[in-house]
Amino acid sequence: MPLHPSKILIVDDDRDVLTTARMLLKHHYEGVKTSVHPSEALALMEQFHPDVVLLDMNFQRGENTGEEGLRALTNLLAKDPSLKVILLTAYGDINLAVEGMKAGAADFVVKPWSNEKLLATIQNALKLKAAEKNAEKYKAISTDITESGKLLEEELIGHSPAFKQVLATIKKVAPTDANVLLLGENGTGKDVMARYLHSLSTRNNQVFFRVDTGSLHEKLFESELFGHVKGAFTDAREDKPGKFELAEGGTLFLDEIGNLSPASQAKILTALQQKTITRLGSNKPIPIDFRLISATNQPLAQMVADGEFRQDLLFRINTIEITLPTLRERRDDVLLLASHFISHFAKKYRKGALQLSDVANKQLTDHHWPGNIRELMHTMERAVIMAEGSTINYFDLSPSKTTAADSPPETLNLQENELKLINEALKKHQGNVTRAARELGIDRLALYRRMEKYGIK
Ligand SMILES: Nc1ncnc2c1ncn2[C@@H]1O[C@H](COP(=O)(O)OP(=O)(O)OP(=O)(O)O)[C@@H](O)[C@H]1O
Repeated sequence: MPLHPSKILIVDDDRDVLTTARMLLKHHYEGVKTSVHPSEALALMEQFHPDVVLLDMNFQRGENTGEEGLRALTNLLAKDPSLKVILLTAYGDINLAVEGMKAGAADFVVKPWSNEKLLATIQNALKLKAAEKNAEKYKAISTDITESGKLLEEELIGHSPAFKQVLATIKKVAPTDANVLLLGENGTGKDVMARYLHSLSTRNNQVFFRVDTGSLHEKLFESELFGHVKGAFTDAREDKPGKFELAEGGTLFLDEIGNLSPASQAKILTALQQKTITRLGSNKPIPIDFRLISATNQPLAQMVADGEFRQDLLFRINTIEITLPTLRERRDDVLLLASHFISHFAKKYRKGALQLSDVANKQLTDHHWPGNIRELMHTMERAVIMAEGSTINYFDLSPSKTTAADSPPETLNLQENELKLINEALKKHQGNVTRAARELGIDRLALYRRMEKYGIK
């Protein structure tokens, strides 16, 4: 079999890891080099020009915060922003991996890895690099594309019946390729569950591609999702594949689907019905093949009743509908999750073992948790940082304070203030009408009407 014309650099202080990885990779890739330290790896970048770096997260004996790995990641990417870095993380350190992904890593693999998984991850990273090269400045992808099969059940914390029921449903539907809609309040774990579903599916060796539909700018929507050809519009200097094409063969996760404008809903529906997309400026239909998972915190059925969401689109995406329980509906899991986050953050912030006092325990189980698991996680992070002894005595569970000034507006003219607020909201959300409307406390149609009234395009 001819070797793939790519170069891989492996950076790890464990020479056994380096030898094992090199032995495997040299049968697949044209260039493979190893390095025992990030500074040496940085120097190697100049002569070797790797396409992918496999990077360990800890380089000093006994060190497990991942700080060195994160620093190395930043330095490597500063040298070559097109580089794909795959983090090598310890089992159970999913939060560190997520932090790394946020800092620009393309993906991560958990040690000890299976050869098949490592090769699939490198292949995905190379595909991503090729797609980016093809489609200059196509940055957002790298944080949304992830290795397959990495979310293990042990990493999902919870033993309450409501949570176990969700896991059971996911296990049942994962291998079927049916379209799945995940519903649930903010922070209930929809993103995590979508990844878990993908990891149990028959497509788990292919990409998992997340698209935050709510954050797509209305004007760029089509080009982002369906791609464009050179010359399709003024800035289209190169052909660019859309996100639907990049999810080919794998799973496409459409997050925040309840935030789509009516026009965007129609475009997505057509693509899903026809199982093809056409890049902007082209008339050549391209077939698409992916498993679709969608998610929203909005009441889609109600939105259909109110004429805000298309019923035909809902029927297309919700073959199986799974509602994730709120944290208040799984109170049994609060302390379990709390102690999971405490150990994670104690490790991160180098604190010793920490315990919860009885008062703190009671506070946690009594709290309403409107922000669900995410709120609990942030609360634990704050508590660990602030803890002085070995006991966490009390939580500050007050909602975060806003800093809005109490000063009166410059004018009391209602229309002038309305226009100002609309412009501010649109600016804050980069023209995304759905989000701006939500911030203003009105529905999208009401905002469209006002924009028309004030001549805002
Ligand atoms: N069962 C779980 N065990 C451990 N951590 C979890 C679990 N479920 C969710 N989390 C953590 O809680 C946080 C919020 O989860 P996630 O982002 O999946 O929620 P979401 O429902 O997609 O939120 P949003 O609607 O705001 O996008 C994440 O940091 C995630 O890692």
